[in-house]
Amino acid sequence: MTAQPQLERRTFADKPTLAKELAEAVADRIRTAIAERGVAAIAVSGGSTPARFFQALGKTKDIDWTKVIVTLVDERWVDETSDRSNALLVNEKMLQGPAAVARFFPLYSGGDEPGVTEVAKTNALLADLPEQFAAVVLGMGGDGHTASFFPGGDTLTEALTSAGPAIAIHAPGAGEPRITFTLPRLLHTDGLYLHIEGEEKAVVLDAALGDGPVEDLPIRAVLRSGTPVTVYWCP
Ligand SMILES: O=C1O[C@H](COP(=O)(O)O)[C@@H](O)[C@H](O)[C@H]1O
Repeated sequence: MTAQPQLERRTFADKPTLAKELAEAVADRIRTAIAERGVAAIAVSGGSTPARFFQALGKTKDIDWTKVIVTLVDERWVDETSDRSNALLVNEKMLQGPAAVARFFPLYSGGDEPGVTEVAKTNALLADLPEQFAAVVLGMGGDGHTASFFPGGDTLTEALTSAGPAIAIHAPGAGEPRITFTLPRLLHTDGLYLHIEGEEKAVVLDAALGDGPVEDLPIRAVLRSGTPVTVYWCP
């Protein structure tokens, strides 16, 4: 059954303000999870949008970063020397200063292809994550993909429905082979955020809120999941 979107849209004047506010919201989730469960795991997106948010969050001092685990919602199957690596972005922009002592769980586990052995290796590491994320911060591409749930993805249905935690996916618009957390695994979170910037992405989000198949705009799977999502947007 398709659930009604439970969306809160927060609009900010500019990118620095959005980054600061989103960092404060995620920092609150981290502090609460540590207080309640002794540990906080967050999953964040890569791509071109989150750098400012990462810098703002990583500078936050009133968090016990030794109790924080950071992972990615998805990864391009490249090692950390590649400027396409989402892990590189997190390490360079977030895991500096106060946040340098946080633990990082990478999704890339070596080689050119996320085959059965490689994905099993990643999933063995991810088994050590707490069951519940404190926060999951999604992004969205202009084609309506989120995490690595791409239109035309060869394992898209499984990615949107299986327990995971992570699976390989290949898609025409993805560039490299990918690995992604599955949607059911990402929805085990205290807070779910969608961080998008620019008019073009606002138009895609509005289209995704309309009728149509999930396969055309996979972000619809998130919007129709029944899980509350807070959208952080600025022009
Ligand atoms: O490839 C990816 O793209 C999306 C969107 O990235 P952006 O550059 O348009 O901000 C991102 O959310 C995802 O994590 C990443 O792997």
